[in-house]
Amino acid sequence: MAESAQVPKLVYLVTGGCGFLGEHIVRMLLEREPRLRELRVFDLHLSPWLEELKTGPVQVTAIQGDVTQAHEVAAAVAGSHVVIHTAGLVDVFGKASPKTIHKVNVQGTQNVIEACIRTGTQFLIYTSSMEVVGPNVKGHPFYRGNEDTPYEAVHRHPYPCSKALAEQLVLEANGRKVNGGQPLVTCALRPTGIYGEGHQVMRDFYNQGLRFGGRLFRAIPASVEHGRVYVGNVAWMHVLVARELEQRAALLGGQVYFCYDKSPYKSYEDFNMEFLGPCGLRLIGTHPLLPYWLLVLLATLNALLQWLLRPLVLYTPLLNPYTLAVANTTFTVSTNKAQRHFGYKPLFSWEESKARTIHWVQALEGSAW
Ligand SMILES: NC(=O)C1=CN([C@@H]2O[C@H](COP(=O)(O)OP(=O)(O)OC[C@H]3O[C@@H](n4cnc5c(N)ncnc54)[C@H](O)[C@@H]3O)[C@@H](O)[C@H]2O)C=CC1
Ligand SMILES: C[C@@H](CO)CCC[C@@H](C)[C@H]1CC[C@H]2[C@@H]3[C@H](O)CC4=CC(=O)CC[C@]4(C)[C@H]3CC[C@]12C
Repeated sequence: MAESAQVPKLVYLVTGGCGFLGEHIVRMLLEREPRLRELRVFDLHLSPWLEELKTGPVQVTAIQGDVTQAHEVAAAVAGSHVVIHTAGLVDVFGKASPKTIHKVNVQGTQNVIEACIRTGTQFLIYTSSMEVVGPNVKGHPFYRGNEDTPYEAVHRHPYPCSKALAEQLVLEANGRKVNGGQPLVTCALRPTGIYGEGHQVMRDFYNQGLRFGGRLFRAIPASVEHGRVYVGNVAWMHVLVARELEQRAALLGGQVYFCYDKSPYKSYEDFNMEFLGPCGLRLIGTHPLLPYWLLVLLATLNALLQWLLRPLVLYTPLLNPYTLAVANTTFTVSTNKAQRHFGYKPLFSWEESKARTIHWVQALEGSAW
């Protein structure tokens, strides 16, 4: 993508562009990528807000499609300069079968890679996840680690397994010749727990608190730190690395980068209270109100109930054996690799990220405030 400030001429494709992160990437590209001529938004479920984006100078093309269908992916990719692949099944609650998670997250990613190769698209950014690293099945903590920190990344759950396989496919594809003879340049971004406007899990916590009279009950020790990153900063990192990928292909190609900002290290519940507290909710207990063995029992009962009820209704509570294990294992990153490699600095401070998220929660229906 030779630099050309004169005429916007680049075509970007964002898969999963109507999702929580995808929407922020789409809006960030329209605001901060001056070289854009066309922005293609590919998603299984197109959102109504896309229509409002079609009135600007950049051509916004909404494409309803399925990443598991290779021909649909190829048609969307053809003619694009950059693909940001963020579509995926983000499911740790048992909503989809392991087979479906694999089909979307792994086969879908393979389809995106092959489409780039066949149609001659040279630049591919993959939204990976911290879960590619951990927490692992042994519950080993990952404390302020970076991209080079040794860690036994062993998984059993379908979601982290699928993300790890997909990331591997993307990184291994770096350097393959695309149609036209140029090399494919790929990289993977690994967000820690993303928060911000549109985060469904935050909405679920909020609604759970409303159901209990404005109270949430501590289940995780405050000492367990969980890395979190604001969605706007994750979107910004995607935009920035996409811009730098051509100029710095030798350095960035085949690399992974944790997504990070200045969000504080806290337990998952305490961090959520940074936003839910100002909206009228209270976290009851300075220590977990129930012993861990009882939480494990309740999580297991939830899993059993989910299995029993599946023929009748999809029962997907926040608490299950996997979410309990992840929430109870410290996983935080401390790195500046993205800054060193492509000049990334968070676009939003912690204060701004917090204010924007609080504002969004307050606007949710039935605010406790
Ligand atoms: N939410 C989080 O905390 C984190 C998310 N990620 C990754 O970020 C990416 C986006 O995640 P979120 O925005 O949270 O999820 P999301 O569920 O809000 O967005 C995913 C989007 O992909 C679309 N999609 C799903 N299956 C598809 C298919 N077969 N074909 C086309 N589109 C399909 C969905 O319709 C949705 O719009 C995912 O790859 C996820 O693994 C990584 C780290 C943390
Ligand atoms: C004991 C429960 C009741 O309080 C707490 C339940 C919290 C969980 C729902 C979350 C704790 C950690 C979250 C995950 C983490 O942020 C890493 C993730 C990365 C991704 O790529 C997707 C989302 C997630 C798996 C995220 C999901 C929700 C938690 C398990």
